[in-house]
Amino acid sequence: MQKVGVVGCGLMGSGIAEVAARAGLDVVVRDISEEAVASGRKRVEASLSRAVERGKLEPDARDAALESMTFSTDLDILADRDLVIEAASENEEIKKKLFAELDRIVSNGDAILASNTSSMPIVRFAQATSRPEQVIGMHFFNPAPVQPLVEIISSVLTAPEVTDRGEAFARDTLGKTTIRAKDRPGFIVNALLVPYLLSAIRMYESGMASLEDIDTGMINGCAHPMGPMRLNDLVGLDTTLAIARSMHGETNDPAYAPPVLLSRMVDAGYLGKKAGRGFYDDYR
Ligand SMILES: CCCCCCCC(=O)CC(=O)SCCNC(=O)CCNC(=O)[C@H](O)C(C)(C)COP(=O)(O)OP(=O)(O)OC[C@H]1O[C@@H](n2cnc3c(N)ncnc32)[C@H](O)[C@@H]1OP(=O)(O)O
Ligand SMILES: NC(=O)C1=CN([C@@H]2O[C@H](COP(=O)(O)OP(=O)(O)OC[C@H]3O[C@@H](n4cnc5c(N)ncnc54)[C@H](O)[C@@H]3O)[C@@H](O)[C@H]2O)C=CC1
Repeated sequence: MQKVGVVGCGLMGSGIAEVAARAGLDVVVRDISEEAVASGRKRVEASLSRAVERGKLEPDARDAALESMTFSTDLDILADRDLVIEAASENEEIKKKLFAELDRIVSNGDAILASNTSSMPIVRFAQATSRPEQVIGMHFFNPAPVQPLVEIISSVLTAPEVTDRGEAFARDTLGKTTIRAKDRPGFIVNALLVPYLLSAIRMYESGMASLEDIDTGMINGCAHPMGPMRLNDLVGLDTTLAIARSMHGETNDPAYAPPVLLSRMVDAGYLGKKAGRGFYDDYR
């Protein structure tokens, strides 16, 4: 699979596109507005330049990666792809519509259509297409150029050979560590991580501890690279809320219920690091 498409170039789509370009692949990226496309491209350029500054990447390799990427608002640009990874906003209706459109547009019958969803049922995206056996979850972690893991999720409709090809691609072509997960809310990692991140918000909301003390506690007590409140900001609070709503909606498990404070933060436009302000206000 040499021709890769990425749908959405927010935090995750831009990171996934960067990973694919650095692996020497031909990458096209589609988002819905010129503004989103421009900021996705800027994010990739900044990340590649930082890698050059840190001596992790040769300037020639940065230039080659940038040259192998095309950014566009045109969905038809994905027509000739061997693999499309959907990384649009965590919204089931948007994703289902995209899968129906990708099914219509992508001409290669062997192409894999993958979703980077954090929490939503892969089978629903598969059912939006006429080729449900070609649809898998390919779940990267934030920041995608840094985190080694990709969860490979097959739905009850996925052909085993497609799961194998998707896993081989993530492992051998992209150099990621892969694990296989069932098509269940949150797969493996988020089924464990989401209750923890939401508990931290509840702890802060209840006044039991300050933001800083919650984060300092988990960094220094458990050797986490960052505390849960910073991590919520890194993920994006709109995405965090959408994940919680999706997982709680499907399971009714109170561990996944979104705290009221989280909804209020999103209503206020405090979406985390990407918006310049979330639980913390020191991002600008
Ligand atoms: C309740 C619902 C919510 C559920 C949410 C689920 C969302 C999902 O579906 C799944 C997820 O992704 S969960 C999030 C997983 N990510 C984490 O846990 C991040 C934890 N933090 C870290 O790894 C480091 O603090 C981190 C890498 C971020 C920063 O590390 P440092 O503090 O050491 O900072 P640096 O020294 O600047 O960076 C270390 C190396 O990483 C590179 N880097 C940092 N940010 C980057 C970025 N955004 N893009 C590309 N590269 C980046 C940095 O260049 C440096 O590289 P090296 O010089 O090669 O080491
Ligand atoms: N933020 C995180 O830490 C992680 C997020 N994810 C998942 O990745 C996906 C994307 O999340 P983020 O990049 O964080 O969100 P984001 O909010 O940074 O970016 C989403 C992008 O999707 C675009 N978009 C919306 N509708 C579209 C459409 N019809 N066609 C093309 N682009 C469209 C938006 O314009 C935006 O640029 C979500 O499914 C999320 O759950 C997965 C792993 C980690």
